[in-house]
Amino acid sequence: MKVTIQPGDLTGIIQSPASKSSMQRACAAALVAKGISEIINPGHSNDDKAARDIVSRLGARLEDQPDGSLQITSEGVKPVAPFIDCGESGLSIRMFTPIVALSKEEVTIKGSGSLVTRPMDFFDEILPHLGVKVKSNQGKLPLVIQGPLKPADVTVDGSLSSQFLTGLLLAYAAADASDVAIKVTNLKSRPYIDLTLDVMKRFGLKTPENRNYEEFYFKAGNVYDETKMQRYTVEGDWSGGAFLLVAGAIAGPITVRGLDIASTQADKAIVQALMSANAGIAIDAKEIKLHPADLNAFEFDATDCPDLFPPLVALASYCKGETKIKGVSRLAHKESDRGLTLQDEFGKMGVEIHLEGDLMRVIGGKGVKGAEVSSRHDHRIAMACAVAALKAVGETTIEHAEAVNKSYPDFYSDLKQLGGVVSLNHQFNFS
Ligand SMILES: O=C(O)C1=C[C@@H](OP(=O)(O)O)[C@@H](O)[C@H](O)C1
Ligand SMILES: C=C(OP(=O)(O)O)C(=O)O
Repeated sequence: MKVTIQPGDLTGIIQSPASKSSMQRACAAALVAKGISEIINPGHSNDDKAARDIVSRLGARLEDQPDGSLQITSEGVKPVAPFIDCGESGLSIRMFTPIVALSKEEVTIKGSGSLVTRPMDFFDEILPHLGVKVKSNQGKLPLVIQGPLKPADVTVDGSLSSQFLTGLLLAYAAADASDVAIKVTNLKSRPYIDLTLDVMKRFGLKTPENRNYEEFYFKAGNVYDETKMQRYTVEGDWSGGAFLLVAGAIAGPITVRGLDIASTQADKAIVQALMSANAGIAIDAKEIKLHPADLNAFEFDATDCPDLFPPLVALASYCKGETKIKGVSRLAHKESDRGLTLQDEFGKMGVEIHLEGDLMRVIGGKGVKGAEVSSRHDHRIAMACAVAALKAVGETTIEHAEAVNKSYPDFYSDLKQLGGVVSLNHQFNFS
């Protein structure tokens, strides 16, 4: 699918999408917490659909309710299929693999698209220490897992991704781990672990003592109440919302609703970046208002919120001067090698980006030109290009624009609702 965006102004009020990080964790927590869980504001992105499908293959019953909420009934991890399919979701595969391993059944773990080439060596290295048999395709998919996982003291390297630790924390909680510790070295994307612990708490799961993110200690006792019905509201998405906020700062005025400033989500840090860029932003408990202002270059460390790079680059393109963003090394194993993808695709739009080790320099404020770009099948690249296109000179066409379905299926219709001139050109295959 191609999408064409004409430059223009945005105006109006928009509700942020549901966070896939929150929704996927809720599905996992509902599965392992047992009993009945009610998920309010469930997400419908492809990654959310993958998580829903996984928990049903692991034995949970999912029922969409007339009021739009989702009811999940679970008796624990009881696989009813020989495989789970994680689609393109890094979080799903890394979070659900240790959870699948709670069962003694052999389960194959599949995925598609970019997920097939993303590194999963962690499982070969760690799971055998926990009594789990693992077969992988040299650290890549598919994986074949056979548990049951027995919690034990382990040390994990948190530098590649926090998602493996998220999976272990949930699996240890479900296995009622006692007097064992998960030690972590060099943890990156730390706020995502806060989100995991927050969801675990809200579902009444056993939570470990967090010893400065270097050790998560599960004490004996402190077991959850299976008979309690859990109600969890999926949070508004700061990751997808960041694109809306930047769009408002460039082409507003707009108002974004549904983003909680008290959230543990990593990407609420977009607010600091917008403030450093001198964006027109006003925040209260209910909404965030954005309006165009004279934007200046800024410095920002995105090491722990790597998903902010694409919206930050769209913002920096309109900021006068040289913006410096740290944390490029975190981008190599996302849906694309995002540092390079941003450099190439924004290069087509006339924005100069330099990559120097862990640092990205964006030369902004020199004008953005409409161009033919490609998402490279990466949702955040599609959204970044679309936002940058709003004030470009000339129209922009985004190839493989459907990539947004991974996290934010309503992205283009939301832009349209705000008055964006967006047209969708489906490519039909007549063969
Ligand atoms: O736990 C999560 O929900 C996520 C963690 C982050 O990954 P890393 O921990 O690999 O940085 C982030 O990039 C990803 O989009 C979602
Ligand atoms: C990298 C991302 O997600 P995941 O790792 O869950 O596939 C993302 O949403 O940008």
